[in-house]
Amino acid sequence: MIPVVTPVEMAAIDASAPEPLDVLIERAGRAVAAAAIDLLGGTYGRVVNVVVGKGNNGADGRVAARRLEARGVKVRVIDAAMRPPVLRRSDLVIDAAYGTGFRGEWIAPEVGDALVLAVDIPSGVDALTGEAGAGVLPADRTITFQALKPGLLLGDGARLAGHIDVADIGLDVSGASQHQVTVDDVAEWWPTRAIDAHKWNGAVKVIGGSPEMPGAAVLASTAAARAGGSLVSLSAPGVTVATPPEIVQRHVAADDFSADALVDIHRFGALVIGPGLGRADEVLMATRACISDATVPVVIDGDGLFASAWSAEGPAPLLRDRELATVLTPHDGEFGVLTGSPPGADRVASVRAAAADLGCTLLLKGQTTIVASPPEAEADPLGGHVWFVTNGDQRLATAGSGDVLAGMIGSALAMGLDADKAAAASAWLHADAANRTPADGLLASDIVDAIPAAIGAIR
Ligand SMILES: NC(=O)C1=CN([C@@H]2O[C@H](COP(=O)(O)OP(=O)(O)OC[C@H]3O[C@@H](n4cnc5c(N)ncnc54)[C@H](OP(=O)(O)O)[C@@H]3O)[C@@H](O)[C@H]2O)[C@H](O)CC1
Ligand SMILES: [K+]
Repeated sequence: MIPVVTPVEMAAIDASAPEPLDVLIERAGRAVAAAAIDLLGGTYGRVVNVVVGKGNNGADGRVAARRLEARGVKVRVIDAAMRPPVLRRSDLVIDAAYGTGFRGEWIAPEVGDALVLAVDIPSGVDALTGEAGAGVLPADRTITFQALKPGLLLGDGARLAGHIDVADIGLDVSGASQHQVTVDDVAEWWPTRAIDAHKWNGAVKVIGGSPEMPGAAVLASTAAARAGGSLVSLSAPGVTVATPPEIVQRHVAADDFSADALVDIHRFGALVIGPGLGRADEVLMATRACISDATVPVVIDGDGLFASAWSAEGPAPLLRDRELATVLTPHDGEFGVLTGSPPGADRVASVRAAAADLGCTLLLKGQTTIVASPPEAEADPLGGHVWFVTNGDQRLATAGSGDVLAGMIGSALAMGLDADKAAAASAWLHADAANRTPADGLLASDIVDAIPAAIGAIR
């Protein structure tokens, strides 16, 4: 896992570091110079423009400039405040105009075909939210210090940062409460079935589908099975859907189905509820009863999220009352249904606040998926852990993809993974499975088919 810290957190970490600031800046500048030489493939005859601002980001750039010059590189240092609209030709531009202290507007100069190395973050990107104006220079590489910043993983920032390296400048970020998920994390977390396991170890119950939307239930249940669910039982209210023979179907009525659907719920490791259920009043009512009565960890997706919020008091009373883990998997629109407003510019803060308010693990889908667990102590209202999952691309935005993810999380929960890791590891594997499919013409069922290969690759 790679720590992610906000600009405010980083300022506090800096302030409590034993080294004076100029030592940290010297280390940062040395790392920038090394990355520059790496990008240039040498020093002899190379020309580098370094754009420096008046803050510490600029100071990092000045150290790098000095070091590159000492190595024989021809270096031009350009004050950001007095930049010309177009820079003279160079092999590389080091963008050290502004870092975490940026506010407002920034129009970068034109740099021709030079490579661009951003110091800490591309200047003009908000290090907290990833928001950026149109004038930001896209980087080929960004070298950031000690920890990622949320703005490198979110929104425009993720697109503008290029390849990201994290340089160790000796700061202690062990207290970070946010991390980017890596393949090693998923390999460590994802459960392996015990040699003496039987089919009820890790069984998943799915309540989803409807006469109008049978496919969502098929995707969620087959994904649960492919992800490791030892036995998957599907109840699709009012309909029998066409599933592979390995999925056990337990027929339930189209309304008032909670008691029948949950009759043997204690035998399952987790419940996935919502995909394709529809929004008829009687379905919403029965869905709410299932959520409240399920004595196992629950993943709530799609129409299940709508059902959770379908009350004058909102979703909090129903969800907070649950004793076992609950994972909610909204996209932005469903997040708005759950909380009353879509995620704000600071998506992490929005997800954290909702997780705390609802007492649930919340997975907000997006270009970068954010998972936040509810705080453990009431005294620390935003204290839950946050995971960033960044390995997905536009392939995940295909119909039914969310149903697949919900099934996978159900499987991970049923195999005993903690809710936040179940959600984060499933999101990572879901993206990795999608990355194994063709870039065009992808069906959500292709993602299901690729799940075993994605899991095989982490073994
Ligand atoms: N622990 C670490 O990660 C370390 C990081 N380091 C580097 O330090 C920067 C952060 O430095 P800081 O001085 O806090 O901030 P910046 O350099 O990003 O910018 C602040 C100055 O820039 C001015 N500013 C901001 N926005 C604009 C703008 N749109 N136009 C003009 N000027 C702007 C700002 O002026 P104000 O008037 O707003 O105050 C500041 O003067 C971090 O990113 C790392 O690169 C160090 O290496 C130490 C360790
Ligand atoms: K910068």
